[in-house]
Amino acid sequence: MIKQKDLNFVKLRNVMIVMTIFALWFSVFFSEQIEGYISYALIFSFGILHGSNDIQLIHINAMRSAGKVSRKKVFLLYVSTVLAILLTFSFFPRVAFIFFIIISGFHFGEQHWNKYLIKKTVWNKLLYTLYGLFILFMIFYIKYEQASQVINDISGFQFQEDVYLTITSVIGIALIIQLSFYLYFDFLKVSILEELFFLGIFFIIFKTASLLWGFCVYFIVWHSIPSLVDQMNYLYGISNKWTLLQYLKSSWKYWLISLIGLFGLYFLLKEDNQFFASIMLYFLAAITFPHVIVMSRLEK
Ligand SMILES: CC1=C(/C=C/C(C)=C/C=C/C(C)=C/C=O)C(C)(C)CCC1
Repeated sequence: MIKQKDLNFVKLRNVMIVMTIFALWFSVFFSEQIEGYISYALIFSFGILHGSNDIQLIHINAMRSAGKVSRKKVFLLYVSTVLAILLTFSFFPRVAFIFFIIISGFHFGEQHWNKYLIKKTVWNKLLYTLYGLFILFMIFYIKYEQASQVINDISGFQFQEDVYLTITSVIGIALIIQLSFYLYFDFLKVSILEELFFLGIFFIIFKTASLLWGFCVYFIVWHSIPSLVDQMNYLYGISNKWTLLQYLKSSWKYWLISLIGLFGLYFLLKEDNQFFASIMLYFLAAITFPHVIVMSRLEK
């Protein structure tokens, strides 16, 4: 029998597909500048929002496993982690960048595959990382001109286009090999053809749209929205209009503080960085590390 949870899941998937097709249509008709404004608006709203409840989630998680834990302690721990990451970026930009990309890959992959794997094995982490990295390197390769400038701005790395093509191909082959093993051993709950089809859609959108719009469609539609739904399920046992309201009530203050932090970072770093995107990435990196730890515990 089909469970209600699975039905909701299929519904969300369909909405995500419709949104992606709409975004594809949008990118054909509207200019890069308009795409840019809307992308930033979506990243600042949904994108940041999906990480705004992290302090709350760390607190609840700590209480569930260790009993009473002070909220102030959690807040201080979170803020010091964020500051430590920003400092690592300013002193060791290359090391920080490599970690950021690997952790982002893992995080994107975990969000996507976590519900689709039947067995928990240590190899799942590799699958998550390969999948997320494949998407990121696909963007870096397809949008080489712009992406390589931003990468150079934040890390100092300067690679030729071929390097990105080689890395994307190696990761893609490793991903196909691992997925074939999973298919053979019956570890997958989803159709592999459907998954390849989605990757094909991502390829088309990265190719058709601007760098920011392509990344935004993936980050918002395929990552932030399903992650928000997972978080609501964890916090309130269900995801609907009311729990969304509840979620907004408990996270809006953190969301506002994050936005103020982002603009603070902008005024601090605007002289040293060529692109606003670079500053946004420092900010995303700073909140990503604690976010990945929280979400990884939650997804389990
Ligand atoms: C470096 C770089 C990019 C990478 C972005 C990443 C890696 C974002 C990760 C965000 C996360 C993990 C958010 C948390 O939920 C872009 C914008 C694609 C293109 C320009 C250069």
